[in-house]
Amino acid sequence: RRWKDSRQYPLPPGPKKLPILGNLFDIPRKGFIWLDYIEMCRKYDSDIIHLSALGNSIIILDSVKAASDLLEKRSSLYSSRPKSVMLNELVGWGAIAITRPNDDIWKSQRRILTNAISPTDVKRFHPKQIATTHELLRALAHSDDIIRDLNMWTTVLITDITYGIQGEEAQPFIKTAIEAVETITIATTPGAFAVDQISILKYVPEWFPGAGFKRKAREWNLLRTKMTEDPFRVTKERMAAGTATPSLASIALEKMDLTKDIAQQEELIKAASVTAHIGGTDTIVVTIASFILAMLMNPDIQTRAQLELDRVLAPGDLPTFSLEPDLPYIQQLFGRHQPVVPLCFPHLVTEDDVYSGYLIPKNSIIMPNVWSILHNEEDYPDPYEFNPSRFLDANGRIDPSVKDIGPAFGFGRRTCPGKELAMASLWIRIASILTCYKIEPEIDEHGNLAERKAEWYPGLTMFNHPLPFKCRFIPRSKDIEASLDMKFT
Ligand code: HEM
Repeated sequence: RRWKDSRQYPLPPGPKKLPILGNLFDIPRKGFIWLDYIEMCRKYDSDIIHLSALGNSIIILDSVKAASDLLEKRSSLYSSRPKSVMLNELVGWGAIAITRPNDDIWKSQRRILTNAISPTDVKRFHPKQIATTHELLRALAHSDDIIRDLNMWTTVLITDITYGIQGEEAQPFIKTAIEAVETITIATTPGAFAVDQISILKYVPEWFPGAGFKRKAREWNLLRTKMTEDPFRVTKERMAAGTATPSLASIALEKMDLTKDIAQQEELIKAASVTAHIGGTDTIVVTIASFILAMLMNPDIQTRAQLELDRVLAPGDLPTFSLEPDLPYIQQLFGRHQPVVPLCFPHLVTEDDVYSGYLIPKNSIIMPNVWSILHNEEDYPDPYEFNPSRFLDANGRIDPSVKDIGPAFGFGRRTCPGKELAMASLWIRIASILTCYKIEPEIDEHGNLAERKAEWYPGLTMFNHPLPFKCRFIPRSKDIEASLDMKFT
């Protein structure tokens, strides 16, 4: 009856559909798709629109109200994930929390993650965050490839937090993780693999002309196995030898219920660990890269942030977490202006539902437009201006009436379980970079400051990331050399 009742309602507005193909030709196929979806919602004057393509039903949510009404208030219906044949089945990532439907395996993995990196427990990782931040500061002093250095020192951090593996021993795992995460980024690019639209193609043999995706999937599957198995095995060996340092995996292994199936619990912990490893690297790298670009483009904001730091830090001191409450401006320098995942990760609705007088068909892919939400004129006047002060009141304290960057971390039961860890890692890195360095443009061949410019990857992607860029990290004081135990020149 529920099905019959809900089917009386119309679908949300959207472009006219062709027979069978639906809106295949209306779905944006070039970069910055989140902007195209904003335009589409404006055109149909609705914060909820519907598209279909080859039998898939897609819903775009363009306001925080719609996203929160559905993904949070009705989260029991809206917390599953669509299947990707390439990523989940052929490459084999279908057993990890981030891709998993809302089943018991997903619930168990989320429990493991939230137990090990809960907002209170996350403090235990502060020393690791500080140590890798200082390594990053040393690398930036002479960096000829900023994104590579950010990637390296973020993967080092996440490998240490997830498995407790550090230093030289971590290097092979870091290499594998960087390569594997890159393949995931490619596999999640919308429309990158026809097999995701026409699933029968998965049966095509590898030697068949045009079946290059099958060879790719086989190689990527090997990387997946290496990334999942190798560091987890080392953590277990270290625990057995009594030499493990606390990590997400070791904490979860220690908390296992010995009266229940151990092998099954270990599989879940292994999957939860590798999910954290995947979820926590590119997102942090891209957020810091965006922040560095924002500082390059906005020297006045950079100076204001550095004045705030200079007020609370003695010369030569580097930031520590205890100073966070005294540095409210620094807390506002990332997250809203250029969100990393502007269309979130797609959710899936598991039952027919009715919202605002529209039918939301069962198995629709739900994409909340986080970009649109974080650039909403009412919540953030002049939304395209990078203006961290908008989050502060007249006394320079955080203004609770301004909506924070929560939507950048997703919605409802699927909200990012690494949010606290991410916020702490980002804060310490951003505060430390600004304490040590003035971020300035390169010097061009005529000895002048090069033009300040910020360019973003223009191709089709789910991840909003800057193109590789160059800038100078100019040490702000000689005292910092001693603190970092290095020479800047
Ligand atoms: C700047 C940093 C980060 C951003 C912007 C970010 C953003 C997100 C977003 C938007 C989602 C999807 C939420 C949804 O579907 O509603 C997500 C999921 C997830 N994130 Fe993060 N994340 C960040 C860092 C991290 C870190 C450090 C970790 C782990 C330690 C992590 C682990 C995960 C996991 C496991 C999921 C999947 C949750 C699920 O499907 O149930 N993330 N993240």
